[in-house]
Amino acid sequence: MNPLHTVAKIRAIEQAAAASLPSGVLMQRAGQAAANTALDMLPAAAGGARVLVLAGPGNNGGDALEAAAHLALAGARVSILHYAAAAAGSPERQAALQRARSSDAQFVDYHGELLPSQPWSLVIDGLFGIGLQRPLAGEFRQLAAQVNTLHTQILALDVPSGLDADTGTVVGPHGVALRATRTLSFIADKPGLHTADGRDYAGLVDVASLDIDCALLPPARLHLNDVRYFARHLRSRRQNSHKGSYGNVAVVGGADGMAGAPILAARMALHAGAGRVYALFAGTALPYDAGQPELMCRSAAGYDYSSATIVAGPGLGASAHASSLLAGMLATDTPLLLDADALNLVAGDSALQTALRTRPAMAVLTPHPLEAARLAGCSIAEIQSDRVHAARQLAARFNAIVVLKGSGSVIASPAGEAVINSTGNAALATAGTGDVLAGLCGSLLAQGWPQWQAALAAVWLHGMAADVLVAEGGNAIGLTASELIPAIRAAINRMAMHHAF
Ligand SMILES: NC(=O)C1=CN([C@@H]2O[C@H](COP(=O)(O)OP(=O)(O)OC[C@H]3O[C@@H](n4cnc5c(N)ncnc54)[C@H](OP(=O)(O)O)[C@@H]3O)[C@@H](O)[C@H]2O)[C@H](O)CC1
Ligand SMILES: [K+]
Repeated sequence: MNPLHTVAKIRAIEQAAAASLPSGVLMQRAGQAAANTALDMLPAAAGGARVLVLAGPGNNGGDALEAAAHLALAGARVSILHYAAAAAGSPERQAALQRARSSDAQFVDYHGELLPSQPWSLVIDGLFGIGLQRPLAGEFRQLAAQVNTLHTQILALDVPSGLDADTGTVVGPHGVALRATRTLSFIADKPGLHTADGRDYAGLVDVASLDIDCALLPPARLHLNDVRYFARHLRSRRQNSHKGSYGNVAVVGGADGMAGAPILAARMALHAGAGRVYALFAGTALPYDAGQPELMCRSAAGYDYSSATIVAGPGLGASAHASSLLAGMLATDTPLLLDADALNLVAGDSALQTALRTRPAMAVLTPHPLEAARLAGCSIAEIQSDRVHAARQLAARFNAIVVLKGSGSVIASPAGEAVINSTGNAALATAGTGDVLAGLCGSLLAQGWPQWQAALAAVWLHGMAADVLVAEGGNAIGLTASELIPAIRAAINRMAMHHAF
């Protein structure tokens, strides 16, 4: 459905496709697709629209040259900043250059005043694509930084120049990348456009297949998250049912001074449809939750952990008592999600790691990058340098489903399947949203969802609710985790309306 392919895979596909086509056809198709997208971005009448085309030394630049010729033909006023290819460049690029030279497009030279001097309607970034080998430097760096200051639309061809197409990191150190409004990626979508810095630099991503035969596309082990991967697990409610039909969730956390975290997770579990929800406290248990009296507040000690789906970690703390509680939970075979302090306890205790790895019922882990770094025994920078790889490594190491949170959360299975989430926004960067995600996923597990689909759905719904709240309420700043809870319930019911049976 939404495959994501690495640069290596794209190269192989491109090579196989080019072998069965006349020289240059793929680049001409890419140029045409780019011109069509550019025209979508321009005011209705392209005539008079000022378009600046940045054509780099490789075939990404070739795509840009092809697009420039088409846009000039469509009546746009096209200026081309051309960076000549080393030697003569590929034959297809030479032909593209010839077509651009024969068009009404004007070739211009770069100077500091070029960009601010014109009211550009659109800048097309054809500097570098999947061939970027090192950080942008010299004039390329200066140009990228200057383009980023323009208040105009930027269409990146294939990949925003300066961004690593596999990992979504800006190629550095201290690298610069073009911040695109839209990216038109060729042949297939790429993971780096959707995780790490990718979402900030790629903008809205479209894919032009270049009419390559699907048979040439290998099966993908990496996908972009989609409702279709999990919606079939949503069940409409039978009248003849009772709260026991929808499972029990036990949220275990709440060391003294951290009672809010389990309450957020427990409230979310209830609003996501679990039949009964317990908030279990490692510290002094609240007598009840005045804001949600439906929750049953208890001490975590002495609870029968085999009787509920466990969400362990929110505010659990790092005490020996917490560690002993966790060991008891790991010893059960009930559905289990580990978040926050539960992950930190595992990271620091080899016995807990063994118990997790050998547990018959696969757990779900929901680390943010720092918790992932602790579990992996590496730095945050290493985790973030290749998030898909990091998530897969942790999933294999702990034989668990791993949700590596962040921009473009990555969900990975021990077998190496991975999904990058496609919803959510920076409003989620606030206290308690991780507790809400943990409670949401735990609630789906309690209602019988398999671990993989529960993780995909929870991450997708969590992000979708934030997208709706920001789109409708505009509060990208100051959104609170508590506001997410009813919005996620609404997203679940919208999804159920369309997909449940
Ligand atoms: N081949 C086809 O039919 C199609 C290709 N597509 C487009 O092609 C690019 C990939 O093209 P490629 O030439 O492999 O790579 P790039 O255009 O991205 O650029 C690589 C060239 O730039 C040099 N380079 C790399 N990094 C830097 C840098 N930081 N600063 C300066 N120069 C850099 C590199 O040469 P070096 O030897 O210096 O490394 C290359 O010359 C792909 O992204 C598509 O846009 C389409 O898919 C259509 C069909
Ligand atoms: K580009």
